[in-house]
Amino acid sequence: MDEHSFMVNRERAVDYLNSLDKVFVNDQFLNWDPENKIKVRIVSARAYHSLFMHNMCIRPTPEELENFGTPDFTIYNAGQFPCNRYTHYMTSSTSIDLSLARKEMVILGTQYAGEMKKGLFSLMHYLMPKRQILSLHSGCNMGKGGDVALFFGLSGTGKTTLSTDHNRYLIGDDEHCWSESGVSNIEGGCYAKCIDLSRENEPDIWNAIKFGTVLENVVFDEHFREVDYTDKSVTENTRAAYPIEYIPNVKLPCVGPHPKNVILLACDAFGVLPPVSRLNLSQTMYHFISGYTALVAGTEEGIKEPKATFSACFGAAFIMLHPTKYAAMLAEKMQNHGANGWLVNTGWSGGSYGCGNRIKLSYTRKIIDAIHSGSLLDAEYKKTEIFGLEIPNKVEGVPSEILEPENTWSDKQAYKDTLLKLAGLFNKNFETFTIGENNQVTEEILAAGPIIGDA
Ligand SMILES: Nc1ncnc2c1ncn2[C@@H]1O[C@H](COP(=O)(O)OP(=O)(O)O)[C@@H](O)[C@H]1O
Ligand SMILES: C=C(OP(=O)(O)O)C(=O)O
Repeated sequence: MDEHSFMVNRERAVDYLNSLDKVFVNDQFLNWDPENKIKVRIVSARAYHSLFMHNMCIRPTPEELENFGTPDFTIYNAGQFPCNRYTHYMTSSTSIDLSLARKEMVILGTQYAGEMKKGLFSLMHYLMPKRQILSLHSGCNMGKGGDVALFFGLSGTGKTTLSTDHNRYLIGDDEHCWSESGVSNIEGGCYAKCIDLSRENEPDIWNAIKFGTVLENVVFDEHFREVDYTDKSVTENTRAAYPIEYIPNVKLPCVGPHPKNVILLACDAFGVLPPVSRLNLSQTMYHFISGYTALVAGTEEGIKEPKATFSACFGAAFIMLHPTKYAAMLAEKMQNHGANGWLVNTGWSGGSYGCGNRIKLSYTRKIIDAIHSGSLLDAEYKKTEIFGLEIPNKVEGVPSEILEPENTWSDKQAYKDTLLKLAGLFNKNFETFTIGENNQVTEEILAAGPIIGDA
Protein backbone atom coordinates (compact mmCIF):
# COMPACT_ATOMS: atom_id res chain seq x y z
CA MET A 1 0.00 0.00 0.00
CA ASP A 2 1.16 3.55 -0.51
CA GLU A 3 1.86 6.19 2.15
CA HIS A 4 -1.37 8.03 1.38
CA SER A 5 -3.57 4.94 1.97
CA PHE A 6 -1.69 4.25 5.20
CA MET A 7 -2.46 7.79 6.34
CA VAL A 8 -6.16 7.40 5.44
CA ASN A 9 -6.38 4.28 7.60
CA ARG A 10 -4.31 5.85 10.36
CA GLU A 11 -6.60 8.85 10.49
CA ARG A 12 -9.64 6.60 10.59
CA ALA A 13 -8.20 4.64 13.51
CA VAL A 14 -7.08 7.74 15.42
CA ASP A 15 -10.45 9.46 14.87
CA TYR A 16 -12.22 6.37 16.15
CA LEU A 17 -9.98 6.17 19.23
CA ASN A 18 -10.51 9.90 19.87
CA SER A 19 -14.26 9.42 19.83
CA LEU A 20 -14.12 7.09 22.86
CA ASP A 21 -14.43 8.09 26.50
CA LYS A 22 -11.47 5.94 27.42
CA VAL A 23 -8.53 4.36 25.62
CA PHE A 24 -5.82 2.11 27.01
CA VAL A 25 -2.13 2.89 26.60
CA ASN A 26 0.59 0.31 27.26
CA ASP A 27 4.27 1.26 27.27
CA GLN A 28 6.35 -1.90 27.07
CA PHE A 29 9.50 -3.49 25.71
CA LEU A 30 10.42 -6.08 23.13
CA ASN A 31 13.55 -8.25 23.41
CA TRP A 32 15.16 -9.41 26.65
CA ASP A 33 18.59 -8.61 25.23
CA PRO A 34 19.25 -5.31 27.08
CA GLU A 35 21.37 -3.95 24.24
CA ASN A 36 18.68 -4.48 21.64
CA LYS A 37 15.53 -3.65 23.51
CA ILE A 38 12.76 -1.89 21.54
CA LYS A 39 10.24 0.44 23.20
CA VAL A 40 6.64 0.04 22.02
CA ARG A 41 3.47 1.97 22.80
CA ILE A 42 0.10 0.31 22.21
CA VAL A 43 -3.04 2.45 22.08
CA SER A 44 -6.18 0.34 22.12
CA ALA A 45 -9.90 0.65 22.70
CA ARG A 46 -10.51 -2.58 24.53
CA ALA A 47 -9.28 -3.64 27.95
CA TYR A 48 -8.79 -7.14 26.59
CA HIS A 49 -6.29 -5.88 23.98
CA SER A 50 -4.44 -3.91 26.62
CA LEU A 51 -4.23 -6.88 28.98
CA PHE A 52 -3.16 -9.11 26.11
CA MET A 53 -0.21 -6.85 25.29
CA HIS A 54 0.56 -6.44 29.00
CA ASN A 55 0.91 -10.23 29.10
CA MET A 56 2.70 -10.65 25.78
CA CYS A 57 5.29 -7.85 25.78
CA ILE A 58 8.01 -7.32 28.38
CA ARG A 59 6.58 -5.42 31.35
CA PRO A 60 8.60 -2.39 32.48
CA THR A 61 9.45 -1.85 36.13
CA PRO A 62 7.90 1.29 37.70
CA GLU A 63 11.26 3.08 37.24
CA GLU A 64 11.51 2.02 33.61
CA LEU A 65 7.97 3.25 33.04
CA GLU A 66 8.78 6.55 34.70
CA ASN A 67 11.72 7.07 32.32
CA PHE A 68 10.12 5.46 29.28
CA GLY A 69 10.52 8.51 26.99
CA THR A 70 9.57 8.36 23.33
CA PRO A 71 8.57 4.93 22.01
CA ASP A 72 10.43 3.41 19.06
CA PHE A 73 7.15 2.14 17.62
CA THR A 74 3.42 2.77 18.17
CA ILE A 75 0.34 0.62 17.51
CA TYR A 76 -3.10 2.18 17.02
CA ASN A 77 -5.54 -0.66 17.54
CA ALA A 78 -9.04 0.39 16.44
CA GLY A 79 -10.02 -3.18 15.71
CA GLN A 80 -13.74 -2.74 16.41
CA PHE A 81 -13.98 -0.19 13.65
CA PRO A 82 -13.80 -1.27 10.00
CA CYS A 83 -11.60 0.24 7.34
CA ASN A 84 -13.36 2.01 4.52
CA ARG A 85 -13.64 -0.43 1.64
CA TYR A 86 -13.42 2.44 -0.80
CA THR A 87 -9.93 3.31 0.45
CA HIS A 88 -7.36 2.28 -2.15
CA TYR A 89 -6.06 -1.31 -1.71
CA MET A 90 -8.82 -2.31 0.76
CA THR A 91 -10.45 -5.57 -0.30
CA SER A 92 -12.41 -6.15 2.91
CA SER A 93 -13.30 -4.30 6.10
CA THR A 94 -10.10 -5.59 7.77
CA SER A 95 -6.72 -3.97 7.40
CA ILE A 96 -3.49 -4.33 9.38
CA ASP A 97 -0.97 -1.77 8.20
CA LEU A 98 2.64 -1.34 9.19
CA SER A 99 4.73 1.67 8.23
CA LEU A 100 8.45 1.26 8.81
CA ALA A 101 9.02 4.89 7.84
CA ARG A 102 6.53 6.25 10.37
CA LYS A 103 7.29 3.47 12.90
CA GLU A 104 3.57 2.86 13.33
CA MET A 105 1.00 0.14 12.94
CA VAL A 106 -2.74 0.58 12.43
CA ILE A 107 -5.38 -2.10 13.00
CA LEU A 108 -8.92 -1.76 11.66
CA GLY A 109 -11.70 -4.31 11.37
CA THR A 110 -10.28 -7.25 13.36
CA GLN A 111 -10.19 -7.87 17.09
CA TYR A 112 -7.91 -10.92 16.98
CA ALA A 113 -5.28 -9.88 19.54
CA GLY A 114 -2.55 -11.91 17.81
CA GLU A 115 -2.34 -9.27 15.05
CA MET A 116 -0.57 -6.91 17.45
CA LYS A 117 2.11 -9.37 18.49
CA LYS A 118 2.66 -10.63 14.95
CA GLY A 119 2.88 -7.05 13.63
CA LEU A 120 5.64 -6.31 16.11
CA PHE A 121 7.32 -9.55 15.09
CA SER A 122 7.42 -8.31 11.46
CA LEU A 123 9.04 -5.13 12.72
CA MET A 124 11.72 -7.17 14.51
CA HIS A 125 12.39 -9.11 11.28
CA TYR A 126 13.36 -5.76 9.77
CA LEU A 127 15.19 -4.10 12.64
CA MET A 128 17.23 -7.00 13.98
CA PRO A 129 18.95 -8.28 10.78
CA LYS A 130 20.18 -4.70 10.22
CA ARG A 131 22.11 -5.21 13.48
CA GLN A 132 23.37 -8.66 12.33
CA ILE A 133 20.90 -10.29 14.71
CA LEU A 134 18.76 -13.12 13.41
CA SER A 135 15.04 -12.97 14.24
CA LEU A 136 13.45 -16.39 14.57
CA HIS A 137 9.88 -17.72 14.49
CA SER A 138 10.72 -20.34 17.06
CA GLY A 139 10.16 -21.54 20.58
CA CYS A 140 13.23 -21.90 22.80
CA ASN A 141 14.14 -23.71 25.97
CA MET A 142 17.21 -24.63 27.97
CA GLY A 143 18.22 -27.78 29.84
CA LYS A 144 19.55 -27.86 33.39
CA GLY A 145 23.06 -28.11 31.94
CA GLY A 146 22.60 -24.98 29.82
CA ASP A 147 21.93 -26.65 26.43
CA VAL A 148 19.57 -24.51 24.37
CA ALA A 149 17.13 -25.80 21.72
CA LEU A 150 15.20 -23.82 19.13
CA PHE A 151 11.85 -25.07 17.82
CA PHE A 152 10.98 -23.57 14.45
CA GLY A 153 7.56 -24.12 12.95
CA LEU A 154 4.47 -22.56 11.53
CA SER A 155 1.33 -22.07 13.56
CA GLY A 156 0.03 -25.27 15.14
CA THR A 157 3.20 -27.34 14.64
CA GLY A 158 4.08 -27.46 18.35
CA LYS A 159 6.43 -24.59 19.22
CA THR A 160 4.50 -23.64 22.36
CA THR A 161 3.66 -27.22 23.35
CA LEU A 162 7.17 -28.61 22.95
CA SER A 163 9.13 -25.66 24.32
CA THR A 164 6.95 -25.85 27.43
CA ASP A 165 8.68 -28.80 29.06
CA HIS A 166 8.55 -29.55 32.76
CA ASN A 167 12.18 -30.74 32.73
CA ARG A 168 13.60 -27.66 31.06
CA TYR A 169 13.67 -23.90 31.48
CA LEU A 170 11.37 -22.01 29.14
CA ILE A 171 13.04 -19.08 27.36
CA GLY A 172 10.04 -18.39 25.11
CA ASP A 173 7.40 -20.04 22.97
CA ASP A 174 7.32 -18.12 19.68
CA GLU A 175 9.69 -15.24 18.85
CA HIS A 176 13.43 -15.01 19.46
CA CYS A 177 16.62 -13.31 18.43
CA TRP A 178 20.01 -14.96 17.97
CA SER A 179 22.85 -12.48 18.38
CA GLU A 180 26.59 -12.72 19.01
CA SER A 181 25.83 -13.14 22.71
CA GLY A 182 23.26 -15.94 22.38
CA VAL A 183 19.47 -16.14 22.24
CA SER A 184 16.87 -13.80 23.69
CA ASN A 185 13.10 -13.92 23.75
CA ILE A 186 11.40 -10.98 22.05
CA GLU A 187 8.27 -11.31 24.19
CA GLY A 188 7.26 -11.44 27.82
CA GLY A 189 4.44 -13.95 27.47
CA CYS A 190 3.10 -17.01 25.69
CA TYR A 191 0.17 -17.45 23.33
CA ALA A 192 -0.86 -21.09 23.54
CA LYS A 193 -3.45 -22.84 21.47
CA CYS A 194 -5.91 -24.36 23.85
CA ILE A 195 -8.24 -26.43 21.74
CA ASP A 196 -8.73 -29.79 23.50
CA LEU A 197 -6.33 -28.67 26.25
CA SER A 198 -6.10 -31.15 29.10
CA ARG A 199 -4.39 -31.07 32.49
CA GLU A 200 -2.87 -34.51 31.82
CA ASN A 201 -1.28 -33.71 28.44
CA GLU A 202 -0.18 -30.15 29.04
CA PRO A 203 -0.06 -29.50 32.80
CA ASP A 204 2.11 -26.37 32.64
CA ILE A 205 -0.14 -24.63 30.12
CA TRP A 206 -3.22 -25.77 32.05
CA ASN A 207 -1.86 -24.30 35.28
CA ALA A 208 -0.84 -21.06 33.54
CA ILE A 209 -4.51 -20.36 32.86
CA LYS A 210 -5.39 -18.40 35.98
CA PHE A 211 -6.35 -14.85 37.00
CA GLY A 212 -4.71 -12.42 34.56
CA THR A 213 -4.56 -14.82 31.61
CA VAL A 214 -6.47 -13.75 28.53
CA LEU A 215 -8.59 -16.52 27.03
CA GLU A 216 -9.60 -15.77 23.47
CA ASN A 217 -12.27 -17.43 21.35
CA VAL A 218 -13.03 -20.05 24.02
CA VAL A 219 -16.55 -20.97 25.07
CA PHE A 220 -17.36 -20.99 28.79
CA ASP A 221 -20.31 -21.43 31.09
CA GLU A 222 -21.19 -17.88 32.12
CA HIS A 223 -22.68 -18.99 35.42
CA PHE A 224 -19.98 -21.39 36.65
CA ARG A 225 -17.20 -19.77 34.59
CA GLU A 226 -15.98 -23.16 33.50
CA VAL A 227 -14.27 -23.31 30.12
CA ASP A 228 -15.06 -26.04 27.63
CA TYR A 229 -11.76 -26.52 25.82
CA THR A 230 -13.33 -28.95 23.38
CA ASP A 231 -15.80 -26.39 22.04
CA LYS A 232 -14.84 -25.28 18.53
CA SER A 233 -18.00 -23.30 17.83
CA VAL A 234 -16.20 -19.92 17.63
CA THR A 235 -13.07 -21.27 15.92
CA GLU A 236 -10.46 -24.02 16.39
CA ASN A 237 -7.99 -21.21 17.05
CA THR A 238 -8.76 -20.84 20.74
CA ARG A 239 -5.97 -19.18 22.69
CA ALA A 240 -4.55 -18.43 26.10
CA ALA A 241 -2.17 -15.49 26.54
CA TYR A 242 -0.30 -15.44 29.84
CA PRO A 243 2.81 -13.73 31.24
CA ILE A 244 5.81 -16.02 30.87
CA GLU A 245 6.26 -16.16 34.69
CA TYR A 246 3.04 -18.20 34.82
CA ILE A 247 5.16 -21.12 33.62
CA PRO A 248 6.95 -22.37 36.76
CA ASN A 249 10.31 -23.27 35.21
CA VAL A 250 10.83 -20.09 33.23
CA LYS A 251 14.33 -18.78 32.62
CA LEU A 252 14.35 -15.15 33.80
CA PRO A 253 15.66 -13.02 32.22
CA CYS A 254 14.59 -14.86 29.07
CA VAL A 255 18.01 -15.19 27.49
CA GLY A 256 20.33 -18.13 26.97
CA PRO A 257 23.59 -19.23 25.39
CA HIS A 258 24.02 -20.27 21.73
CA PRO A 259 21.72 -23.15 20.72
CA LYS A 260 22.94 -26.72 20.58
CA ASN A 261 19.93 -28.07 18.69
CA VAL A 262 17.83 -26.50 15.96
CA ILE A 263 14.59 -28.41 15.56
CA LEU A 264 12.39 -27.77 12.52
CA LEU A 265 8.79 -28.78 13.21
CA ALA A 266 6.49 -29.79 10.37
CA CYS A 267 2.96 -31.06 10.86
CA ASP A 268 2.90 -33.34 7.82
CA ALA A 269 -0.70 -34.20 7.02
CA PHE A 270 0.46 -36.50 4.21
CA GLY A 271 1.99 -38.82 6.82
CA VAL A 272 5.17 -39.51 4.84
CA LEU A 273 7.81 -37.50 6.68
CA PRO A 274 9.55 -39.50 9.42
CA PRO A 275 8.74 -38.58 13.04
CA VAL A 276 12.38 -37.49 13.35
CA SER A 277 15.35 -37.11 11.02
CA ARG A 278 18.83 -35.73 11.51
CA LEU A 279 19.69 -32.95 9.05
CA ASN A 280 23.06 -31.82 7.75
CA LEU A 281 23.58 -28.08 7.36
CA SER A 282 22.44 -27.97 3.70
CA GLN A 283 19.31 -29.96 4.53
CA THR A 284 18.60 -27.66 7.47
CA MET A 285 18.85 -24.67 5.11
CA TYR A 286 16.70 -26.39 2.48
CA HIS A 287 13.94 -27.17 4.95
CA PHE A 288 14.25 -23.78 6.67
CA ILE A 289 13.84 -21.97 3.34
CA SER A 290 10.99 -24.31 2.32
CA GLY A 291 9.10 -23.90 5.63
CA TYR A 292 6.75 -26.79 4.97
CA THR A 293 3.77 -27.74 7.03
CA ALA A 294 0.15 -28.63 6.55
CA LEU A 295 -2.31 -25.99 7.52
CA VAL A 296 -4.75 -27.61 9.86
CA ALA A 297 -8.12 -26.32 10.95
CA GLY A 298 -7.67 -23.41 13.33
CA THR A 299 -4.54 -21.90 11.83
CA GLU A 300 -6.08 -19.89 9.00
CA GLU A 301 -9.56 -18.90 8.06
CA GLY A 302 -11.36 -21.27 5.71
CA ILE A 303 -9.13 -24.28 6.43
CA LYS A 304 -11.39 -27.19 7.28
CA GLU A 305 -8.95 -29.97 6.52
CA PRO A 306 -5.15 -30.04 6.17
CA LYS A 307 -3.51 -28.55 3.13
CA ALA A 308 0.23 -28.46 2.28
CA THR A 309 1.76 -25.04 2.60
CA PHE A 310 5.24 -23.58 2.32
CA SER A 311 6.18 -20.47 4.23
CA ALA A 312 9.81 -19.39 3.85
CA CYS A 313 11.82 -19.37 7.09
CA PHE A 314 8.69 -20.71 8.82
CA GLY A 315 7.37 -17.18 8.73
CA ALA A 316 6.87 -15.76 5.22
CA ALA A 317 4.22 -13.42 6.60
CA PHE A 318 6.77 -11.73 8.86
CA ILE A 319 10.02 -11.64 6.93
CA MET A 320 11.08 -8.36 5.37
CA LEU A 321 14.22 -9.44 3.50
CA HIS A 322 14.81 -12.23 0.99
CA PRO A 323 14.48 -15.64 2.76
CA THR A 324 18.03 -16.60 1.82
CA LYS A 325 19.36 -13.68 3.90
CA TYR A 326 17.87 -15.20 7.07
CA ALA A 327 18.96 -18.68 5.96
CA ALA A 328 22.55 -17.54 5.44
CA MET A 329 22.61 -16.00 8.92
CA LEU A 330 21.19 -19.18 10.42
CA ALA A 331 23.75 -21.36 8.60
CA GLU A 332 26.61 -19.19 9.78
CA LYS A 333 25.43 -19.21 13.37
CA MET A 334 24.78 -22.96 13.40
CA GLN A 335 28.21 -23.62 11.93
CA ASN A 336 30.04 -21.27 14.28
CA HIS A 337 28.36 -22.73 17.34
CA GLY A 338 28.20 -26.39 16.25
CA ALA A 339 24.40 -26.68 16.43
CA ASN A 340 22.73 -29.88 15.17
CA GLY A 341 19.73 -29.72 12.82
CA TRP A 342 16.65 -31.95 13.13
CA LEU A 343 13.35 -32.30 11.31
CA VAL A 344 10.47 -33.46 13.51
CA ASN A 345 7.11 -34.38 12.05
CA THR A 346 4.39 -33.60 14.59
CA GLY A 347 1.73 -34.54 12.04
CA TRP A 348 0.39 -37.78 10.68
CA SER A 349 1.61 -41.36 10.77
CA GLY A 350 0.10 -44.56 9.36
CA GLY A 351 -1.50 -42.75 6.43
CA SER A 352 -2.51 -39.26 5.42
CA TYR A 353 -5.05 -37.14 7.28
CA GLY A 354 -8.33 -39.03 7.28
CA CYS A 355 -6.60 -42.46 7.24
CA GLY A 356 -3.73 -42.31 9.70
CA ASN A 357 -3.50 -40.56 13.05
CA ARG A 358 -1.58 -37.61 14.41
CA ILE A 359 1.64 -38.81 16.03
CA LYS A 360 1.08 -39.09 19.76
CA LEU A 361 2.31 -36.07 21.65
CA SER A 362 3.94 -38.44 24.17
CA TYR A 363 6.06 -39.98 21.37
CA THR A 364 7.05 -36.57 20.03
CA ARG A 365 8.07 -35.60 23.56
CA LYS A 366 10.29 -38.72 23.82
CA ILE A 367 11.92 -37.82 20.51
CA ILE A 368 12.56 -34.30 21.71
CA ASP A 369 13.97 -35.67 25.01
CA ALA A 370 16.42 -37.83 23.03
CA ILE A 371 17.52 -34.80 20.99
CA HIS A 372 18.08 -32.74 24.14
CA SER A 373 20.00 -35.46 25.97
CA GLY A 374 22.24 -36.10 22.97
CA SER A 375 21.33 -39.81 22.98
CA LEU A 376 19.74 -39.56 19.54
CA LEU A 377 23.13 -38.77 18.05
CA ASP A 378 24.25 -42.27 19.15
CA ALA A 379 21.58 -44.12 17.15
CA GLU A 380 22.29 -45.82 13.82
CA TYR A 381 20.97 -43.87 10.87
CA LYS A 382 19.60 -44.87 7.52
CA LYS A 383 18.88 -42.61 4.54
CA THR A 384 15.34 -42.46 3.18
CA GLU A 385 14.42 -42.61 -0.48
CA ILE A 386 13.51 -39.38 -2.31
CA PHE A 387 13.94 -36.96 0.60
CA GLY A 388 17.35 -38.36 1.61
CA LEU A 389 16.56 -37.88 5.28
CA GLU A 390 18.64 -39.67 7.93
CA ILE A 391 16.35 -41.58 10.27
CA PRO A 392 17.42 -43.25 13.53
CA ASN A 393 16.81 -46.96 14.17
CA LYS A 394 15.66 -46.34 17.76
CA VAL A 395 14.45 -43.70 20.15
CA GLU A 396 13.87 -44.61 23.78
CA GLY A 397 10.15 -44.81 24.58
CA VAL A 398 9.00 -44.76 20.94
CA PRO A 399 8.00 -47.92 19.03
CA SER A 400 10.81 -48.42 16.48
CA GLU A 401 8.44 -49.37 13.66
CA ILE A 402 6.93 -45.89 13.51
CA LEU A 403 10.32 -44.26 12.91
CA GLU A 404 10.15 -45.37 9.27
CA PRO A 405 6.82 -44.07 7.90
CA GLU A 406 6.51 -46.79 5.24
CA ASN A 407 6.15 -49.41 8.01
CA THR A 408 3.05 -47.71 9.34
CA TRP A 409 1.19 -47.63 6.01
CA SER A 410 -0.79 -50.75 5.10
CA ASP A 411 -1.00 -49.68 1.45
CA LYS A 412 2.65 -49.43 0.35
CA GLN A 413 1.80 -48.16 -3.12
CA ALA A 414 -0.29 -45.37 -1.61
CA TYR A 415 2.69 -44.49 0.58
CA LYS A 416 5.03 -44.26 -2.45
CA ASP A 417 2.53 -42.21 -4.43
CA THR A 418 2.00 -39.82 -1.53
CA LEU A 419 5.74 -39.50 -0.93
CA LEU A 420 6.25 -38.61 -4.60
CA LYS A 421 3.38 -36.17 -4.47
CA LEU A 422 4.84 -34.34 -1.48
CA ALA A 423 8.33 -34.37 -3.04
CA GLY A 424 6.82 -32.80 -6.18
CA LEU A 425 5.24 -30.06 -4.07
CA PHE A 426 8.60 -29.36 -2.37
CA ASN A 427 10.37 -29.16 -5.73
CA LYS A 428 7.73 -26.93 -7.23
CA ASN A 429 7.88 -24.60 -4.25
CA PHE A 430 11.67 -24.40 -4.50
CA GLU A 431 11.56 -23.40 -8.18
CA THR A 432 11.39 -19.77 -7.03
CA PHE A 433 14.78 -20.16 -5.34
CA THR A 434 17.33 -20.32 -8.13
CA ILE A 435 21.09 -20.13 -7.96
CA GLY A 436 20.80 -16.54 -9.09
CA GLU A 437 23.29 -13.82 -9.81
CA ASN A 438 23.52 -13.00 -6.14
CA ASN A 439 24.29 -16.65 -5.45
CA GLN A 440 21.20 -16.65 -3.26
CA VAL A 441 20.96 -20.41 -2.99
CA THR A 442 24.03 -22.62 -3.18
CA GLU A 443 24.30 -25.88 -5.17
CA GLU A 444 24.47 -27.77 -1.85
CA ILE A 445 21.18 -26.36 -0.60
CA LEU A 446 19.46 -27.06 -3.90
CA ALA A 447 20.79 -30.63 -3.87
CA ALA A 448 19.51 -31.17 -0.30
CA GLY A 449 15.89 -31.31 -1.47
CA PRO A 450 13.97 -34.39 -2.62
CA ILE A 451 15.30 -36.19 -5.68
CA ILE A 452 12.56 -37.78 -7.75
CA GLY A 453 13.62 -40.68 -9.91
CA ASP A 454 15.40 -42.75 -7.27
CA ALA A 455 12.29 -44.60 -6.10
N1 LIG B 1 2.68 -34.92 18.26
C1 LIG B 1 2.39 -33.67 18.57
N2 LIG B 1 3.36 -32.75 18.73
C2 LIG B 1 3.07 -31.45 19.01
N3 LIG B 1 1.79 -30.98 19.17
C3 LIG B 1 0.78 -31.85 19.03
C4 LIG B 1 1.02 -33.23 18.72
N4 LIG B 1 -0.17 -33.85 18.63
C5 LIG B 1 -1.12 -32.92 18.89
N5 LIG B 1 -0.56 -31.70 19.14
C6 LIG B 1 -1.33 -30.45 19.43
O1 LIG B 1 -1.04 -29.52 18.39
C7 LIG B 1 -1.11 -28.19 18.89
C8 LIG B 1 0.22 -27.47 18.67
O2 LIG B 1 0.00 -26.11 18.94
P1 LIG B 1 1.09 -25.12 19.49
O3 LIG B 1 2.09 -25.81 20.37
O4 LIG B 1 0.38 -23.93 20.06
O5 LIG B 1 1.78 -24.71 18.12
P2 LIG B 1 2.59 -23.40 17.77
O6 LIG B 1 3.10 -22.81 19.03
O7 LIG B 1 3.68 -23.90 16.87
O8 LIG B 1 1.59 -22.53 17.05
C9 LIG B 1 -1.41 -28.28 20.37
O9 LIG B 1 -2.79 -28.10 20.54
C10 LIG B 1 -0.96 -29.72 20.71
O10 LIG B 1 -1.66 -30.27 21.81
C1 LIG C 1 0.17 -16.18 16.97
C2 LIG C 1 0.00 -16.98 15.95
O1 LIG C 1 0.91 -17.90 15.58
P1 LIG C 1 1.48 -19.13 16.44
O2 LIG C 1 0.44 -20.17 16.30
O3 LIG C 1 2.77 -19.44 15.78
O4 LIG C 1 1.57 -18.69 17.86
C3 LIG C 1 -1.22 -16.89 15.15
O5 LIG C 1 -1.30 -17.68 14.20
O6 LIG C 1 -2.06 -16.06 15.45
